[in-house]
Amino acid sequence: MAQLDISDALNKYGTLFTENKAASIIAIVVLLAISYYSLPGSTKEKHLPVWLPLEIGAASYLISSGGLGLSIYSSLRKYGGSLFGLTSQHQVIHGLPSLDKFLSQGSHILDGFPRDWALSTKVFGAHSTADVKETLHTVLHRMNALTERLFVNEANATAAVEACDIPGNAASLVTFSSKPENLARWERSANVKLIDSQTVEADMLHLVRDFGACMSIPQLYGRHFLEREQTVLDDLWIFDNDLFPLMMVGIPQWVPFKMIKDGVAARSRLHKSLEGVYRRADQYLKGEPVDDDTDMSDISSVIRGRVKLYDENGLTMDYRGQLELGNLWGQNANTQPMVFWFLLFIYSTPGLVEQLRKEISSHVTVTDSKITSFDLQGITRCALLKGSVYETFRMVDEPTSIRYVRKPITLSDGQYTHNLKEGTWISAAHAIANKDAANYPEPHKFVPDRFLEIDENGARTARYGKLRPWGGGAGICKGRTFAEKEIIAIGAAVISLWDISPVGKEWVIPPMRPGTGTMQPVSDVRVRISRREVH
Ligand code: HEM
Repeated sequence: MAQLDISDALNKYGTLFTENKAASIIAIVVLLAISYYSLPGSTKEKHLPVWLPLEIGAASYLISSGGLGLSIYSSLRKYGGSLFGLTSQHQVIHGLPSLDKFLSQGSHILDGFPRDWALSTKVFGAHSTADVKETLHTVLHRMNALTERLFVNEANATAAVEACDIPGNAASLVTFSSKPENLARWERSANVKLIDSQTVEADMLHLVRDFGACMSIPQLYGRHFLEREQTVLDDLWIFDNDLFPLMMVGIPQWVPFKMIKDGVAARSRLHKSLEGVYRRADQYLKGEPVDDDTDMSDISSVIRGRVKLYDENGLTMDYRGQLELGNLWGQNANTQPMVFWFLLFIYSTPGLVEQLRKEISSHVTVTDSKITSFDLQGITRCALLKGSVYETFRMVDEPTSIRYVRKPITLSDGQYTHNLKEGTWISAAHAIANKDAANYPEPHKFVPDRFLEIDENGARTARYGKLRPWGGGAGICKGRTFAEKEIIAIGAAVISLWDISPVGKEWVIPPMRPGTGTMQPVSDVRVRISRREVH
């Protein structure tokens, strides 16, 4: 099986992220500074400490790099075994054999709400008041249950992906339009250039992530939303790329950096757009005239359910818009960059596109450059395609399960027994294991069949094994079935219809930098796209 080696891409991102001593020293200094600022007492307010993401990053770096840096760090840490942290205030968990069981504790012991409230106010920009906090605490569990019912339940998630009409829309991935007003919505930010009647050049990340977002967003808010809110996609990515990481590490939003100013403005526009959805949904569900006669008949069960919950708790429209940003972001921020990486790995791994086209051929029919039949169930059973998605997760996903320890808990960890105190934090950094050569030989290579196994009937099948892209326990991702199917369906539709090649002689996988859950390319990838010749 052909493989793609991306160690260059990982290493090129500055010497800071290569295995060098300077980076280890910086990581240790960061951790020591954090341990100084996190002396007992400072986290008693149950608010997510601003240094926590930095500690996860620095600890993950040292654990992954090994060597002297890890030895020094290990000798300084508070506990041993699978727990990493210089104080008892926060432990980064890596390599705990019973992690799934540990994370499955109820929220009265391991609670995600303090993290969610911190994200809602500090990052998503909801005004912080005790009343709203109480309301969110009351309704969040039921709001997540609504999302889970639509996007994790197998039948509902399949129906939602089918409703995206990915095969139909993929025929217009690029439209060959010379007039900007005729471009598809997802082409508008992709800097498309018509080379000739057969070929278009485009920025792949921009094209693909907006394509994915245009498929999934209507499944939450209905078709009207993207039609009337023309800046939503750009604003979402400005918020995600620029503002989110800064707010996450506690940079105040009044700091006069352009990036922060623009990010806060984008976030405010998103709040207004989402507030508008709730206002119109409320009018529609109460049988009142809807603003601008907007057709709201296709808003999802998630929004319908949320309107009811918010009504019961008397939450104002502006708050509904502010709190909704987490939902819009959660649906798209990981999924759409993942679609980009998936397609990039597929097209750049020698011979893989051909193998995948063959694998899905009995489930997809292409006639006159259009998909005329698309058996989603069959496609999602294609082992190599699915395994390539899992391998993409392994390469670029950075999931972490962050929980507040609400009650003291004893944790068995091989020869160790740890007593975690109430009022402290734990973070299961699932991504560290993904680049560990003990789990995955040659971890910087994209190996499409890495997750393939032979099942009891002798058939090839893709299994997650140790991979945990969706986190774990009660707080596990509530959109996972939909996300996986959406990525697979976009991959299958695009490779069925399009040839994609790099501008320049060969594929170059761009250097990666940490994102808000999925690694981000440091630069976009310029590609040539032409219709696939089907014989
Ligand atoms: C490739 C795409 C995605 C990835 C990698 C991903 C990953 C994650 C991870 C790691 C968590 C935290 C889990 C934990 O704390 O243990 C999470 C939570 C969550 N995700 Fe996703 N996610 C994706 C797509 C989606 C989509 C499409 C939706 C909604 C439609 C969604 C909705 C949520 C929600 C609501 C939570 C919070 C769950 C809770 O606190 O109970 N996610 N996701």
